[in-house]
Amino acid sequence: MSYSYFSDTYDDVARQPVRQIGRPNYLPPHLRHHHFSDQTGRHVPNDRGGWTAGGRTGGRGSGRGNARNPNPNQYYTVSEKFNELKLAEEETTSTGINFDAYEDIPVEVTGSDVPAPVNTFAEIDLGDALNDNIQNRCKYVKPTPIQRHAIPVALAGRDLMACAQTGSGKTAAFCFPIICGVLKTKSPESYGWRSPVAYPLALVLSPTRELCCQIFEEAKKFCFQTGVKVAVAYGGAPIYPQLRSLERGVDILVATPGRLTDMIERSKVSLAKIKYLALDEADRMLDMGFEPQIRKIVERLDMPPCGPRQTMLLSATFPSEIQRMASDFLQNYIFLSVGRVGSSTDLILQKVVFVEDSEKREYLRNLLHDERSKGNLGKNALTLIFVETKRSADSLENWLCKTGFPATAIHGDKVQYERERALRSFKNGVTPILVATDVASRGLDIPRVAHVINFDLPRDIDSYVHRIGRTGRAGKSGLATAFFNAKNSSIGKQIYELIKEAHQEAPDWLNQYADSYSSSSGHRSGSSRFGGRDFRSGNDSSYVNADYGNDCSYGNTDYGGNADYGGTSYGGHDYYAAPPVAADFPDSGGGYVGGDGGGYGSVVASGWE
Ligand SMILES: Nc1ncnc2c1ncn2[C@@H]1O[C@H](COP(=O)(O)OP(=O)(O)OP(=O)(O)O)[C@@H](O)[C@H]1O
Repeated sequence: MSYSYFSDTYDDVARQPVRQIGRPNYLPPHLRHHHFSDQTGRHVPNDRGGWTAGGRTGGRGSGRGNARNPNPNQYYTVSEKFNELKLAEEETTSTGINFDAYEDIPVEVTGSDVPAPVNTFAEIDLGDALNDNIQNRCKYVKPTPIQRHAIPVALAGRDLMACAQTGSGKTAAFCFPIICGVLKTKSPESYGWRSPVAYPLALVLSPTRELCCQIFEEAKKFCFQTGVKVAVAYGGAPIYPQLRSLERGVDILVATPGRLTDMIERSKVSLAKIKYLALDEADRMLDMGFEPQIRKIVERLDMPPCGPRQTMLLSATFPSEIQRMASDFLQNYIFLSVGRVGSSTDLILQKVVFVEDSEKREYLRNLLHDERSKGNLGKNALTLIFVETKRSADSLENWLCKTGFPATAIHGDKVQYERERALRSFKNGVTPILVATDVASRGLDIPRVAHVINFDLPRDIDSYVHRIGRTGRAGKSGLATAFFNAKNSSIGKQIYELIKEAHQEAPDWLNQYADSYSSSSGHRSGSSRFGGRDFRSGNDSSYVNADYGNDCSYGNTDYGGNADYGGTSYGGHDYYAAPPVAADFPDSGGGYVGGDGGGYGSVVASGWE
């Protein structure tokens, strides 16, 4: 049975007979005896994208326009603009992709002796079993742009650093060559071996547990009946079942760094036979918080060095500082950048509205009501709301449920089973709203996410790109709404330029905001055209050049509070507790990480053509 919150009340939804493993449909404790009435007569967004509530029109900065906030909400309303989009109403299918647009996607390839791209899977020698899975299990008709370029590079045994749009099929781009390689490497005698120490041939590392599980599921699908064994190792879940599965033999191990290190230290896994190493979300894996763990795994344990080992690093964003660091793990590699944001985010309609912190909930309620009453996101659509802190995720979840919007939350303070339950409940539509910290910002491929709301904007543009990339995946359209106010000035310009690059309408006030911020803070305000560029720049670029991104900085992020990362769980403030560091426009110069004009030159690509 399928249903959506656009037609169901909370009670209706809670009564739906959805099967869940382990527990019946989740209802937060405080709501178990609560009856929700249909909320009618709510505030609705007005024509200016502001709102009318209880005799107030707009609020500070909401539609009035002033020096600090020049007519901020003259921009279109969600429904107006969203109706223009052809939305994915049904479950994502792999065939509904506009492949004709491929030829226009700018691609930069640098490095020596670059293997030629392919146009079809048939052109590549992937083997019968894998080809069969691609066609019949995955229903992939043609390779996506990143797959067209990356698969031949990887099959030629070359190291690879690849930057391609969110939702564009990077997982398959590194999995297919690994599976082929494993099939060629694996000795027939090793089939059916049981061993107390696992010797995988390939290692895929991912920054979050949820992404790790997702890659594992995808890889299993690709490996069906190929004889290639895939296993998973991630923290927060009991280790013994994972160890038992490793004992049965593993060719491809998909892992988070912490759990993997634990297993290596228990002498349950050896990396001595690794021939293929893939880092998904590589920029995240190599940024300041996680780099030491990765270096330990790759450089200081028993993993073979570059050369005997083939390494692939992939992400939608690749700051040049991170590229520089990543090059330590690579040898004579090929850099691939597929898709410039300038043309690629067309499928994600980006909207920015000016909302003060104190008005965000009211604005959100109006937005959700508007969408529910108009049904303009389509049937069974899911909404993902990003907030800054774990505390505000819980707080907003509770408030949404009380307000009549079935929601759940995911963040790093939840134990793993709660995280998985929240994700499941979101995916199957029991709670079609998920409130999340950045733990859900990267990699997660959830069909039917039609709307990503940045209730709290992140502090760096890369996070913004990954967050909005949870919608508009695999050729489908999506909507991204950002709640912007003075505290977000540091990324105003970058968001403005990102929207412009996508040939969409960006509100003028956003640019003015950003300009004022730059001049008051000394923030670098040069061009922030995004695209892919090898940091080794000037090399023999074989294809179309895209532009440099810049001005990216890193803020604190909740990537899950994984014990996997030694309990790393960042975050700043809860809007409903204490306000963030004063960064009042236009006097601000502080309060933002990296708001000093430093930060990384960013290479960003997002969305699909
Ligand atoms: N050749 C293909 N044809 C059709 N669909 C595809 C193809 N390759 C991948 N997909 C689908 O596209 C979706 C997105 O793929 P994937 O999750 O690998 O994206 P990604 O590039 O890793 O995104 P992100 O940057 O957000 O991690 C998945 O649902 C996947 O099944």
